[in-house]
Parts: sequence; C-alpha cells; structure tokens
Amino acid sequence: MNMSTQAEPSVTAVIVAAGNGRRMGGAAKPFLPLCGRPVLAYVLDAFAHCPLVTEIVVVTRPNEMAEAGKIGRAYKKFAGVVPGGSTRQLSVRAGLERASGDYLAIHDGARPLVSLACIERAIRAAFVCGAAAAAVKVKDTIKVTDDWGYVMQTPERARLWAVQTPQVFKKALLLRAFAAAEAVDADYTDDCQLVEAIGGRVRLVEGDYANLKITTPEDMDAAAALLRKKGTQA
Ligand SMILES: Nc1ccn([C@@H]2O[C@H](COP(=O)(O)OP(=O)(O)OP(=O)(O)O)[C@@H](O)[C@H]2O)c(=O)n1
Ligand SMILES: C[C@](O)(CO)[C@H](O)COP(=O)(O)O
Repeated sequence: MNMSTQAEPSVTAVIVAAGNGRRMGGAAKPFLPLCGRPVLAYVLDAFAHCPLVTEIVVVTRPNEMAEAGKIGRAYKKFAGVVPGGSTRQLSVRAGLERASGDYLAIHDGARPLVSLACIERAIRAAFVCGAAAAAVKVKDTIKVTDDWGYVMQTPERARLWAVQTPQVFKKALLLRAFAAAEAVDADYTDDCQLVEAIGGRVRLVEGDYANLKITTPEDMDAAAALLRKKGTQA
C-alpha cells in the first residue's frame, strides 16, 4: 500500500492595510491602538498561528511601511511590506506580486477579530473549490432602492450574506481574474467579484459576526468590547 501523503499547497496571507481611513476621520486604522496593541498586530497574530499559512505579506501606504515592518517582524512567517495603491483592488494586486504561495488568503488589516477557525475554514474550502470567502447571514431585511430612495426590491433574506475576509483563491485563478478586470478597467470592493466576473464559482463559508471591519469610530469601541469578552472566555 502506498502510504505517501501529499504536501499541502503553500498559502500567502496578504494583509491589505493601505487604506486612507476616510470614514474614521483620516486615521490609519491598522495602526490605531486597540486594548494596548495596534490593530494590525491582532491580524498578524491570527495568521501567524494558522498552520495552513506559509508566509504573510503586508500592504501599507508608503509612509507606513517602516511602522508595519516593525510590528510585522515580531511574527513568524512575516515576509515583508509592500506599498499599496489608491484602491483596495490595487493594494491586493501589489500584495499578489510579492506572494510566493500557491494560494492567496486576502484579509483586511482592519479586521482584527478574525479567528483561527474562520481562517482555516476559508483556506480549506479554497483548496477544494479554488475560491472561497468567509461570510455571515444578513440579519436585517435588505431593500434595493431607486436613485430617489424608493424601494424597488426586497431580496429574499435567506439568500443574503455579508461577505467578510479572509477571501482565499488559487493564485493562477486570481491572476486570470485580475488580467480580465484590468482589461476593462473594473475596480471592485471585494476580491470575490474579480473571480465572479470571469464566471468563476466562489464558495462562501461560515464567517463570524465578531469579525467586524473597523470602519467608523464606534467600531473601535465594539472591537474593544469583543476583545475583552474573548479574553474573559479564554
Ligand atoms: N487603497 C486601499 C484601500 C483600502 N485598503 C484596505 O482595505 C481594507 C478595507 O478597506 P476600508 O475599511 O474601506 O478601509 P479604508 O479604505 O481605509 O477606509 P475608507 O473607505 O473609510 O477610507 C482596509 O484594511 C484598508 O486598509 C487598502 O489596502 N488599500
Ligand atoms: C472586502 C470587504 O471587507 C468585504 O466586506 C469589503 O468589501 C471592503 O470594502 P470597503 O469598501 O473597502 O470597506
């Protein structure tokens, strides 16, 4: 009997942290202190502890690369910092250029509460399907309006998900998706849309309501409360 086991594919975590934090009043969110540590440190900690992750690349604004490097060097698998672009998609592109993995796990530097289990679920699903993302079921009823605010549609809630990160892709698939998007100047707010646009299927896996994206000032209070709760449960 052949007992040989196949090696797992390599996975680069690309942490995009090059945003301008406009909705946070211009603050650099990944560097804001959260319960005594920068937001980015929680993200790096989570990915460094995931056995499926081979290396971690961080993308920041050029003037924050040194600070990110200082934080990053404390974590195993840290492979360096690259300068991002003017949109999230361009920042992901910059990270992709540096990534050596067979798969890319793209994560927002502004989502410090991501759990190890969530990272693993998304990566394992991508190993099977090629493309996978963490998501949670929408709790509210969602309305679609016209330009004047009048309701046009109420989609069936049971089919609605709020997508989060990590979003994980086979590198070859993501490269093809980027080439197609760049050919028509498309710019998307999440990475799944790149793959959807070329007809690729993306599998959603269970995310976590606590995996919030720090976007506006009140999110810092919510993240701190969730972290304290996590601490008391550990
Ligand atoms: N040009 C950009 C824009 C966004 N991001 C990153 O993408 C994630 C999600 O973006 P968002 O929360 O919208 O961050 P900002 O762009 O900073 O926020 P805002 O839209 O309020 O300016 C963040 O980790 C952010 O740093 C990035 O790397 N490069
Ligand atoms: C990728 C993302 O975090 C999924 O929820 C989100 O789309 C980022 O978008 P933003 O407009 O940059 O907040």
